[in-house]
Amino acid sequence: MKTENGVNTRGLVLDMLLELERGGEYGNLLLKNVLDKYDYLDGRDKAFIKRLTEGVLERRIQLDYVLGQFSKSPVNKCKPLIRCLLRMGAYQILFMDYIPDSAACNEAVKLAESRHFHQLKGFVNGVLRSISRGKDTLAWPDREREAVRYFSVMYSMPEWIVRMWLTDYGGKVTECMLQALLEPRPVTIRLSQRISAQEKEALLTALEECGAHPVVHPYLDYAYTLGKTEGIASLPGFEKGQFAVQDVSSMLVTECALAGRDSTQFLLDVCAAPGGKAIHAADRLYGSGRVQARDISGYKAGLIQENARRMGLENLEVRIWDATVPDESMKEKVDVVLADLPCSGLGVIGRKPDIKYRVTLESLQEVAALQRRILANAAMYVKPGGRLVYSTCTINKAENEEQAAWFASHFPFTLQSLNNGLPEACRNAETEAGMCQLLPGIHAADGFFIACFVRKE
Ligand SMILES: C[S@@+](CC[C@H](N)C(=O)[O-])C[C@H]1O[C@@H](n2cnc3c(N)ncnc32)[C@H](O)[C@@H]1O
Repeated sequence: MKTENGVNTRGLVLDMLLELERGGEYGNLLLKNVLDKYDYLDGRDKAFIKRLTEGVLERRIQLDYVLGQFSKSPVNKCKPLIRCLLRMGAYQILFMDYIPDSAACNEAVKLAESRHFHQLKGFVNGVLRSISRGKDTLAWPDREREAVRYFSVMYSMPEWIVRMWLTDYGGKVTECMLQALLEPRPVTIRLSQRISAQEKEALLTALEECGAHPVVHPYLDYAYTLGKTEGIASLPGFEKGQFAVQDVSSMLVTECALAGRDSTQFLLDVCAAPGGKAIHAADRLYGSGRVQARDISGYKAGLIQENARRMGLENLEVRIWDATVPDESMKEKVDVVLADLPCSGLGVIGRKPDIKYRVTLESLQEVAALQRRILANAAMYVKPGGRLVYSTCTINKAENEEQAAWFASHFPFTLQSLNNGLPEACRNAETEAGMCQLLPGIHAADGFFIACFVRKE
């Protein structure tokens, strides 16, 4: 069905899903580009495009399981276009109650035809109509007899990730995380700590008036969740640099990096783009300390620059530098090194669902090796008595607790309690010992890991 402007919304979703099948850009970026390009569409059409694209990505394993019950050919053996059309149709039938099943089927058939798959029209129609007829009596894996498969299908998570989490966290916590990763993630903003109390009040009133409904976050009094996820850049205060979009887990990393120190004159972030934590640190250190934000990517370094300029932070400088290359000029020069390193990203699957299909056990091992190379250099930059904070946005012991243990046993550092930098709700014996694993569904934040080390004198 076309919109008033002659745009076929399902056609746009199909093209994005095909692009993702080819392994191009991440879904969230692809979607953002398409929504920006078609910004003139009606709000309802844009919401449909977003939900259908995200929904198919979030539920792909479950959709394929259902399709497998009604199609003679396995979904992964179908032509990519047919596979994507079937997943889109099945998602609408199973999860979008306001779309009549007949519309989901008919539109899939029309798209198959218009994309030159006339001979498969009958197949698409047959499979989708059977799902529509059988959706209330679907057979699911048995929870008791095959727990891994059950969790994998019901929460659309690859079996190897489910198995790893069941081993590390047990059934109850794993199910909580799996559930939370399918729920809509709120947008959180961090108010600049340089705005006055009056400006803060005026900003919150203006955000409320334009429907963004800011609600203070339970963990930090300068963090607010918004009841709006689109058009953040056009909200009052954004252009003036009064706030930045950032998840609270990421804010906690900077809190831990700076907590309990009398002074921090120089903070170095070795993998800083797009700048969330480095910019937060510069905001905190404004007038007393400076930040150098490095990244390997010139394009991403530009993003840090752009964000820092918007926030008016002259105490932050940006450098393009490969963190695997040692920089002798930085040796023992830094009060606090932030090592927020590339990782598998399993803690932010709720925001970037395609991560779960891209990450493999092999890629975990590769990224863990890269983290060690970067940590070995980062260690060298810390002054005696200075601090190194290691963080990742993942939930995987090999990249988290095991890396922290490896670092403490190979370099002259000791783990230091994180409790000064964390809200009470996140403190436990592990955080007292210097490590914190935030888990979606358990904590009100994305999945994140933080470890804090002090360099021996
Ligand atoms: C997890 S992100 C950092 C997020 C950032 N700290 C923030 O708070 O916005 C990891 C970053 O590391 C960068 N990166 C990857 N390999 C790198 C390397 N060898 N040297 C420096 N930066 C690297 C990536 O470009 C990416 O921007």
